[in-house]
Amino acid sequence: MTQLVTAAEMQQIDKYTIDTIGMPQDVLIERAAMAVLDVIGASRFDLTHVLVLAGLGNNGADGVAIARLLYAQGINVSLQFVGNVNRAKDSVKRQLAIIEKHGLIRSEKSDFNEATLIVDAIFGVGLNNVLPEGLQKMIKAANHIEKPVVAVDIPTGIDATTGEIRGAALKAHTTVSFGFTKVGLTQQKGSSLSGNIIIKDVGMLIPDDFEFSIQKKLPVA
Ligand SMILES: NC(=O)C1=CN([C@@H]2O[C@H](COP(=O)(O)OP(=O)(O)OC[C@H]3O[C@@H](n4cnc5c(N)ncnc54)[C@H](O)[C@@H]3O)[C@@H](O)[C@H]2O)[C@@H](O)CC1
Ligand SMILES: [K+]
Repeated sequence: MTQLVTAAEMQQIDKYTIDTIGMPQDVLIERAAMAVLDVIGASRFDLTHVLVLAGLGNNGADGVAIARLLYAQGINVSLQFVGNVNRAKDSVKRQLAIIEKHGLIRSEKSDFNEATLIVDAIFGVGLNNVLPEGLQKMIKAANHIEKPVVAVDIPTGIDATTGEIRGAALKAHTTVSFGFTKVGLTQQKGSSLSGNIIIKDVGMLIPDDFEFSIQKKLPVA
């Protein structure tokens, strides 16, 4: 059974695991990336050219780590940032320092037509507003091309608590979500845009007295 969580609850659990338990954030990011690699490896996607779209927060950090792990397996991967990397969280900057040493170069601009698989690591549970207009346009163009998309944690543009679309949302073939099922994957547009939902344990722990706002648990797919 998998527990349903809101975005705020997920953030509290992440914080507890990192700050109180002492699990380094980069370990969680690496485990999240490895979980996505497991799913990609076990699926029948065409890996001729994987395009990883990364944002400036921890979801983007997962994306950079995913790009590195794919690259290390000899897969042709392009990593494209959405937003100005100078404003990225430190977790992203640490991942970028690592990929430079691996020789993986970031792409400035990517052609969706060339990609055989897109990894969506733009926004995760931290989404708290309507997407910027430029990004909405990009997402609509990507949806139009209908390439298979693997969403990291939750499709970009879906509100993790309500399942509503915040301006636009990148339709996924598969969503690999970490630790718990975000409520937004199960309701409103979130349920139809998330594709196959796979929940992967990445080592998060819950405080003993933690009370989930939704008691219902879902069967594992
Ligand atoms: N907390 C952690 O250390 C971990 C987080 N993980 C990943 O990190 C994700 C959450 O990361 P973050 O909390 O950094 O958040 P996101 O990476 O989802 O978003 C990044 C930041 O963008 C900003 N933002 C939100 N909505 C916006 C909008 N509409 N337009 C412009 N900017 C906007 C917010 O400041 C937000 O913190 C999870 O979904 C998961 O993929 C995992 O790597 C496991 C460890
Ligand atoms: K995402």
